[in-house]
Amino acid sequence: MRTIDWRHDRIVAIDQTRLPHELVLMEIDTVEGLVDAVKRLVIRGAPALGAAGALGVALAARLGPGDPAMVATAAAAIRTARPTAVNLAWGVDRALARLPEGSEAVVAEALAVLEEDVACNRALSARGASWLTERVGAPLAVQTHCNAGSLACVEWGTALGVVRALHDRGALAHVYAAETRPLLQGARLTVWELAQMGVPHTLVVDSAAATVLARGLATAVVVGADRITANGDVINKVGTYPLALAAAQAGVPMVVAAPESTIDLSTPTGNDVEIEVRGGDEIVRWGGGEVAPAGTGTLNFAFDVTPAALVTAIVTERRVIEPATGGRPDSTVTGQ
Ligand SMILES: CSC[C@H]1O[C@H](OP(=O)(O)O)[C@H](O)[C@@H]1O
Repeated sequence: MRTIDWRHDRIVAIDQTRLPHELVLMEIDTVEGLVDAVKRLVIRGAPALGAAGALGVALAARLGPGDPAMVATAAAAIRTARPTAVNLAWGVDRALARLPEGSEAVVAEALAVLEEDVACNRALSARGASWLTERVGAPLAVQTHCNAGSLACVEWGTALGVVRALHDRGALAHVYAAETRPLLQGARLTVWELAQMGVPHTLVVDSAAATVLARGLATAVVVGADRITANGDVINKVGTYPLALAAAQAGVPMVVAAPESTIDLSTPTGNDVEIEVRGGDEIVRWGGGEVAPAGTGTLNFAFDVTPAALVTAIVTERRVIEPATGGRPDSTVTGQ
């Protein structure tokens, strides 16, 4: 089953807010419904957002054939539903570019985005598994953060795609999954996917991941990305930056698995990226109750910036870039 797909002129997506206890498919047949699904993280994860962006424009083009102004307005609303993951705007722009050819061309481009995502993820997963096996040695124990699995993509996954490839090769011993406060994508989604894959795994609180690395329980960190800037800075779920610091201190490679569509060469550094700040309720409320006194002030960064110097390798479907040793996405230099 794909995380997001196109069926009978509407978008069909797994409602990730219902996992791990309920597997529910949501049918989306309006632009407003898609924007809401992106904002509420029904659909989430950079590659999945890229697919959502492209399919959203296809939906608008089908709803308003011959009304480019309406489609452009819809595209703008989708594009800005979440600011940090570059793939959302990238997917919108991919589909919108075909509008002058008519709605069928827009739908065809959106469907191409979906198929490319699957192919890219399989390719980068194999590349990442080979790089890790050569550099670290098998069997590996991997520390993950958030969810960069098939649920964050159309299918297969990026960071968990690498985990899947290692597992299929018999080169994976264990995965330590950080729960990823406040929305618990690790505890709810990554653990669910690892169980589906039959991968041995252990759930840890975010603040324990550094100890997992310091004690040598994990031999590599593998995460996804929401945006990679021209200099190799990596924007990913909040908590990735401290994990990279802990990995550097422990001498453990910090590996980022992402498709080339997540690399944004138009943005020079991570300081130039808008970091989504979400509502405080996600922090102070959980399980239907308040975990902090009423009126507590919050600062809910959804992402953080990991400087290129802390990134051992960025693995895409085309290449491995090693920013920590001088590799840059915007040059042919890939590192040592
Ligand atoms: C494969 S990209 C997954 C990426 O997206 C997540 O953010 P969110 O759950 O808020 O969409 C997180 O940063 C993951 O690493």
